[in-house]
Amino acid sequence: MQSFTVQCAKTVRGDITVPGDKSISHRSIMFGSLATGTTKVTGFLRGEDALATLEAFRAMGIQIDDDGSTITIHGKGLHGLSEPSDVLDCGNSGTSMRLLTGLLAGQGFFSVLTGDKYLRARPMKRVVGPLTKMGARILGRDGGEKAPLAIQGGKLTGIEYTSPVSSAQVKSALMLAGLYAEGTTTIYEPHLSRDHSERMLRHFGAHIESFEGGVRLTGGVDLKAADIAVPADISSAAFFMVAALIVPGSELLIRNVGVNPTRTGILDILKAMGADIALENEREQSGEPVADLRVRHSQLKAIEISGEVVPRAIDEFPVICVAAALAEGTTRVKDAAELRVKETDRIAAMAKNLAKAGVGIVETPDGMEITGAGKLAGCQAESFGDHRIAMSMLVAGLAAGGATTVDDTECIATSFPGFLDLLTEVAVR
Ligand SMILES: O=C(O)C1=C[C@@H](OP(=O)(O)O)[C@@H](O)[C@H](O)C1
Ligand SMILES: C=C(OP(=O)(O)O)C(=O)O
Repeated sequence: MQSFTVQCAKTVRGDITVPGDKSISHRSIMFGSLATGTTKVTGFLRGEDALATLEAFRAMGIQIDDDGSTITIHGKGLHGLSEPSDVLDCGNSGTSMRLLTGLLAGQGFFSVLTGDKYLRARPMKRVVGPLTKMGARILGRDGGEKAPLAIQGGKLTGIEYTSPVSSAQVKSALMLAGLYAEGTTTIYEPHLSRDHSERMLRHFGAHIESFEGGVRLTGGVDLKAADIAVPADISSAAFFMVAALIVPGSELLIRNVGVNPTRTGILDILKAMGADIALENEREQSGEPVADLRVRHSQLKAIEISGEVVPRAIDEFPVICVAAALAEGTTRVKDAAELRVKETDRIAAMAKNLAKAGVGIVETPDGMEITGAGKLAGCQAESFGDHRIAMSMLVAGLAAGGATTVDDTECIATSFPGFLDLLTEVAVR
């Protein structure tokens, strides 16, 4: 098992670019494969999660070339996939498994999805349930709650579905099934989750109706290939934003970051905490808003975080915990029970790790209360096999007294290859 140790940084400085957006990278492969014609993707994230999706489509007969800079997908249209001869391995990726479940439910063939031990423990009924209502035939462990999932594709009918959780994976799985369903598919969610599927489907020429509280699409629409420039992932940029905010004298420019409003909860939260973050050079790229982010060290203060901002920052909570640990006062997080069913229970994992760094965290069923400690102690932290926990604790280590070691850091390759080198590069000692 690989571990990594960081020392306190004097300051954090640099002009950096982080890897491509994970959500958009997954979708570029999926929708590019289902479109008619050739889709060229630049800025694709070569992290394990997005590569698991890429390999799954290759296994279903799609030719996908990678020359090291551009990914070229030779799309075969909505009905061009063929039966995979083996189990499709989604690795650690919930997005691959849940979106593929929706897509595979509408195919004329049989398939099986599996993943690593973390993914096989995550809830799948949230997609299996509504897909079954559309006519899908899916079997899984624990009554269809856990992978492996066996999917006998077939005829689907559009439904109206109100999701109890704000989840882009649920919404996108049903939209992918909806492409194959007879009639229209309508999905309502409590708060708007990330809308990359909607934007990319429109980019490929499909008609999707987005309205207050939901989205609707009609089955059978053909998708036309269109090139995609993937912006840098704001969820990856978040680690460097917090690093610059918590280390005195820091200034970082993070270039070409996706700032889709359904993803910018992290900016709203950090700014409410008093962060100095400026958006520069705002522009649009393949239907997605993009900007450069300039971040300067700031004295942060505690806030309350709940409601609609939670799904817009869902993957950033581990690193938000680190910001809160160095803020003045007690930060309260509510409405975030989803954090308990990610790669690990992210509330319990951060509470355990930050306690070792001398920070008081009280867990609640749907969130936590974090009381700023003024300074952090170096510690021996655990990743729990979760990339975002590992990266968050390494960022915390830049502002801690003494060394911080994080064990089991291989998982970082899931979403952020090159993270350790970039962190070492920006930390001035
Ligand atoms: O659709 C997506 O690309 C994602 C949606 C979110 O999951 P949920 O839909 O479970 O909230 C997020 O946590 C995940 O990292 C990526
Ligand atoms: C939750 C995450 O991803 P997924 O659900 O795709 O595994 C994540 O990247 O933080």
